[in-house]
Amino acid sequence: MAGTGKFFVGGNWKCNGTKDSISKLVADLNSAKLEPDVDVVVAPPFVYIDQVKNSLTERIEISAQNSWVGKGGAFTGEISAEQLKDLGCKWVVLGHSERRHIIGENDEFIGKKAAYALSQGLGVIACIGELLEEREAGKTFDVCFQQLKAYADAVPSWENIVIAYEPVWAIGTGKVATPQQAQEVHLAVRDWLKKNVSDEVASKTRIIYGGSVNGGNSAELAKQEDIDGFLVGGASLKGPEFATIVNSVT
Ligand SMILES: O=C(COP(=O)(O)O)NO
Repeated sequence: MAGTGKFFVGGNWKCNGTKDSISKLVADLNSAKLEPDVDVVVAPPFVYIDQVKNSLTERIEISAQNSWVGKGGAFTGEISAEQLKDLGCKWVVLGHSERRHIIGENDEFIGKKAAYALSQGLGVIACIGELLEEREAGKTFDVCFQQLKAYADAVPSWENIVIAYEPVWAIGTGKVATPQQAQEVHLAVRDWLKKNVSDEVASKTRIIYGGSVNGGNSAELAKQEDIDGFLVGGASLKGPEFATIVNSVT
């Protein structure tokens, strides 16, 4: 299980790729030189996890982009944490804004998903983040803390959790948060963990940023004290640029 590195960079491929394009992306990742102190994870679409698992360097771990809220069974179309473990996944992305605001998952459901995934031995990349209108209304911290509380109310431990702060207004828009904007929320999240969980969890939990990260802006963001890495969307589909981002965090 990744979790030893000081830094963490995930590539969220979302609903993108074909067998051929993913084969090329994996070849690029296999040839990349990656900083040793960065835990690197990629999240293919479910249907390509086996292909990626069987071709990707073991230096990079595999995440799912979602998992069912409980044990598998009569839940048409769902994929269980057990099945993801069976495929060799080490992580699962949960609470992504696209699943909150497009699919309609609520905080409580996401918290339960996180608890179940952890119980099956998966690490959780726990996403939080505010909408533009929530930021403009001065509710960024309220929204992020409410989402954090839903995880905290459900999970037995924070040991295998990475928190991803992804302001919704920065995802896929090219409008990356400024280093100051991101640092302000990351510090608030760390303070929330200190007040509501423990000093140890606050200091050990990696808090990563996502939202229009690319090879040109990652180094500046990574200089911030409480930015411990990234969850990269679009730029993770380009192997060399993803490697640049990984190597920019140390
Ligand atoms: O959703 C994201 C970020 O996507 P982009 O990098 O394309 O903004 N990460 O999970």
